[in-house]
Order: sequence, then structure tokens, then C-alpha cells
Amino acid sequence: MSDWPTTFESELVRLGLQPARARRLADETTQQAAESAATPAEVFGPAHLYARHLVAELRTPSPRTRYEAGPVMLSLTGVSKRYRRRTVLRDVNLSVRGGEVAAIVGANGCGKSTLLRICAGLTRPSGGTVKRTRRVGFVPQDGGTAGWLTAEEHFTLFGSAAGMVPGRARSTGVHLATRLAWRPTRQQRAQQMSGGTRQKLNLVLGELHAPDLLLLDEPYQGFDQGSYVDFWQQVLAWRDAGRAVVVVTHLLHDLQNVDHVLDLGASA
Ligand SMILES: Nc1ncnc2c1ncn2[C@@H]1O[C@H](COP(=O)(O)OP(=O)(O)OP(=O)(O)O)[C@@H](O)[C@H]1O
Repeated sequence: MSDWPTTFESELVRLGLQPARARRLADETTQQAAESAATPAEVFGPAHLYARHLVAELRTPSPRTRYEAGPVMLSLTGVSKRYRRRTVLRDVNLSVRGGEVAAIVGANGCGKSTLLRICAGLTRPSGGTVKRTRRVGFVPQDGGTAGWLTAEEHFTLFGSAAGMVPGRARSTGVHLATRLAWRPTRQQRAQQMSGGTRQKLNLVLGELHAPDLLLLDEPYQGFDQGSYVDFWQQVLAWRDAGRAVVVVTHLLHDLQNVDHVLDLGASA
């Protein structure tokens, strides 16, 4: 009897996926299970059933025609990035409007974080054009918080950079935290928080100044199942409020919620 990844991959091919894509999905799924310290069967159930579920999801058009797309908040045209002689990104195009969610997917090292940093204006592209709205919130994959500061101190510090008075920054931060089912305590410093709670802090900081465009780099690492569901509800709430959201993700079941999928493919 073949093992779970092999069965999963061959079922994906049997259901019509390109062999290279099926291989990549099998690798990513195995990796996700490993990150949960479990076997793929424990996380996803029987391989052939999960393959069918996944293919059905990938083929289901986004259910949302309810929300009118707004103005373009982010536009990438022919974007490329080289590090020395190595080309990481080549001719990337993406347009995201207010009221839309885009996912950037692809193998480890294919350039997802690099592209998101280019979207945020933190990394300069080697070629192409980037146009973005002025109010941008960026949530990095890790880092982004200062270990010795409490949540409220983060709110006032980041808020002041965005021109908010301390009281308003604090109350906005606490309010946004409750939407992620998190109640910051006064004394706890970031270095004492769990990884998932620190990520919630990162998310709140990214949203504190009410940006029109949110750029999120795998923002749910360390989240438990409930927090993960809260996070996606939050993404949909941002979308419904007319914001544009770009999420780097390797969790394939996220894709049912998005309007655009930018697949950067295999490792560069
Ligand atoms: N500042 C840099 N200088 C040189 N190479 C870099 C730099 N930043 C990233 N790279 C390289 O560019 C490639 C893409 O990195 P990036 O972090 O964007 O990939 P990724 O798709 O986000 O990866 P992962 O899924 O593992 O987070 C990698 O090979 C990385 O080593």
C-alpha cells in the first residue's frame, strides 16, 4: 500500500491536476502536517478524500459577487527582482481593488515575502511598476514587535507614528484586539506573549491606522483553530468594508475566500 503523500499526489493527477502542481501540493500538505507535529492522515483525513475536497475547492469560483469592487489599491506591472545574478521574481502582474482579497502562494523560497515587501515599498524591485494607495498596513511574517514593550505601549508607539493621540491609539488597539478574541493585559511584554498572541499584536498594529490596503505575510502562524477562523472572518470584514487585502499563504484551504490567486510557482 502506498503512503499518504503518494496516494494524495496520484489522486490529484487522476482528478486532472498537472503532475508538477500535484507534486507541489503534496509537498506543501506534508509540510503543513509536519508543522503541526502530526501525520497528514491525522490532519487531513484519508488522502483520496482530501484530494477530492481540495480539487473541488480549487475549481469552485469565488462565491462573492455580492460586493462591488472599489478603486485599484495595488497594481503591479511586469515586476521583477534579482538578488545579484539570481532572479527571484520575473514579470509579476497583480491588480487588487478595494473590496478584494488576493492570495500569494508558491513553494518555499519562490519569492512571496520579497513580493509582499515590494508591494509595501520596503524592497525596491529590479524592474516593473508598483502603484499603491497611500494608506498601507504591513504585517511581517515574524518580528515587527519590540520584546520589552507591552501591547498598549506598542499601540501608542505605532499610533503616534500614524498621527494618533495616545488615548485613541490605545482604545483602537484594544478594540481591534477583541475582534481577534484577544484581551491584552497591561503588564505583559511582547517577549512574554505566546507566538500566536504576538502575531495578533502584529495584526492589530498593521490595522491600527485604518489602512486601505493590508499586506499580510502568513499572519496566522501559531494561531489555534479558533484564532485562525477569527482571522479569516476579520479578512472578510476588511474586504466587506472596501479594503484591499493581500495575504501570503501556503494553506490551500484559504483560497476559497479569495478573489485573486497569484501563484509564484516552484522555488526560484
Ligand atoms: N535580502 C536578500 N538578499 C539575497 N537574497 C535574498 C534576500 N531576501 C530574500 N532572498 C532570497 O530570495 C528568495 C526568495 O525569498 P522569500 O523570503 O521572498 O521567499 P518566500 O517564498 O517568502 O519563502 P518562504 O515560503 O520560505 O517564506 C530566497 O531564495 C531567499 O534566500
